[in-house]
Amino acid sequence: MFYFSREPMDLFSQLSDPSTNLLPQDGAVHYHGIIFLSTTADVYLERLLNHIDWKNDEAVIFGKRIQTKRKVAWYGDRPFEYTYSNTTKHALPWTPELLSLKAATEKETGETFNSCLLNLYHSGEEGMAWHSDGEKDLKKNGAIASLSFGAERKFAFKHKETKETIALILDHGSLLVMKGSTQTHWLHRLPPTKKICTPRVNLTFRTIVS
Ligand SMILES: O=C(O)CCC(=O)C(=O)O
Ligand SMILES: [Fe+2]
Repeated sequence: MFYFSREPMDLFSQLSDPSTNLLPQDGAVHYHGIIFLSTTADVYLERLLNHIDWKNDEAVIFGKRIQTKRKVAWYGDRPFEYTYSNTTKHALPWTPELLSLKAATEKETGETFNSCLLNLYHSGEEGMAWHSDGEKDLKKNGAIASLSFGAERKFAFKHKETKETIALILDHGSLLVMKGSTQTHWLHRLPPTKKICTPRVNLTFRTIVS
């Protein structure tokens, strides 16, 4: 027997409903919520912390090259080149953990991906400034699927013209999908916070065209 609930959804379940677009216009962001059991997510966090080839990221600020505390890694189907801040890196071959995370993400989203950028934030003091993922090698309007493990962090979007902002919390073991024209019209960031002192690992599965 089936029971169809007619209760109005509360704010939380609405936020975790993957069919809800969190953006009011000019793009689509869907929060699928937690897609891994917390014990499974704990295992992935531990494996990612210890088995990914983490490197310090570099940025050019006022013409000066600096190393960020945040660490990054870049994996893919082929040794795709990835260029930012005048540094070119080549994607490493998938690890078993990354392949199983990619499969789970593809199943949940119905999309396919050929590369993954990983970020390691050691504590809340590390974040990522406003930007959009508009690199020229990325498939135009392709979906970007973001998995989060570890500390729960706030994530925010800001419309480039209207300056409207939307924020949500990314849970341990959760999936967020950005698609359509999101990167053209919206910036996103991971704000730093002094309240969090445990690490977070983020994976963004992407499609590179070359
Ligand atoms: O850490 C996050 O949740 C976002 C990372 C991000 O925006 C990126 O890698 O482009
Ligand atoms: Fe991004």
